[in-house]
Amino acid sequence: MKLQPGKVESYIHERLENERLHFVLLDPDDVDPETAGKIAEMSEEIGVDAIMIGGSTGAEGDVLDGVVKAIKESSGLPTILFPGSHGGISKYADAIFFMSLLNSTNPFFITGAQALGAFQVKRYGIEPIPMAYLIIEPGETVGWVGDAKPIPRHKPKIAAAYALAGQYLGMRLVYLEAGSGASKPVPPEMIALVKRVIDVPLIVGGGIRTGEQARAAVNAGADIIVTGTAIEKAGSIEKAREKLVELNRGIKG
Ligand SMILES: CC(C)=CCC/C(C)=C/CC/C(C)=C/CC/C(C)=C/COP(=O)(O)OP(=O)(O)O
Ligand SMILES: O=P(O)(O)OC[C@@H](O)CO
Ligand SMILES: [Mg+2]
Repeated sequence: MKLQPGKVESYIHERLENERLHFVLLDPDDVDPETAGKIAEMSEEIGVDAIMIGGSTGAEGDVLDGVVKAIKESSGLPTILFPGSHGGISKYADAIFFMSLLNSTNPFFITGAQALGAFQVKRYGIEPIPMAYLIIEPGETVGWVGDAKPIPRHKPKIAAAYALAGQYLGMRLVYLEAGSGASKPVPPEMIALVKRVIDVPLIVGGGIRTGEQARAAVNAGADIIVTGTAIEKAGSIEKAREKLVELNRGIKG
């Protein structure tokens, strides 16, 4: 048996040797294929490192496939699925965050959806990247949908304990998630403690709307920043471009 990191995971590690990374999340529920294609094209020009595709409420089937295909046609960036369940799998994507919501109270989100999706990932040859997914307060839609017991914002030690457990279970990425559109992003103190404890790359997302907030997360120790709502809801393609530039500068300096 050969268990080696695949192409996308290796790409992430290579890039991380030089800088912190910026991943843009597109939710097929909120963006049509044409807009997704345009955002992906701009993202590549501006220096974003990958596009994530997913949503917690129904990014599946033809709608999901259409958005992934449009992104592949308009940019060379890696496409990584960010599934809300086994329904969030598209054969057109390069990789999938094969994630377990470790602080869910519902086994479906810890191992159930993963079992239901595993054969599909194998059949399509999508690269699975094992990831510990942790919901931090407020948690928003994903916290509610994922039956999470959100980690209190002022309890960084709980987040660090879950993150280390995830690493010891073999997960090769840890994602701290405040929830899409969160009023406040994950606190820097929590990012800093988690980063100190784990050895695998740390992803942070949810509620990061400004270059300054992105910089604060990076300064605290985040390796990869995910932004979605700020770009999706910018109002126009031109404004989305400005936002992307601002966020990317915050992350890359
Ligand atoms: C690995 C496989 C096959 C499944 C994993 C399934 C798990 C663990 C899901 C975690 C819970 C969940 C609902 C995650 C959704 C992650 C996500 C795409 C969040 C961003 O979506 P939002 O933008 O918040 O979605 P809405 O816009 O629908 O609120
Ligand atoms: O939409 P935003 O708030 O940028 O959040 C991104 C991501 O962490 C959500 O899963
Ligand atoms: Mg969304």
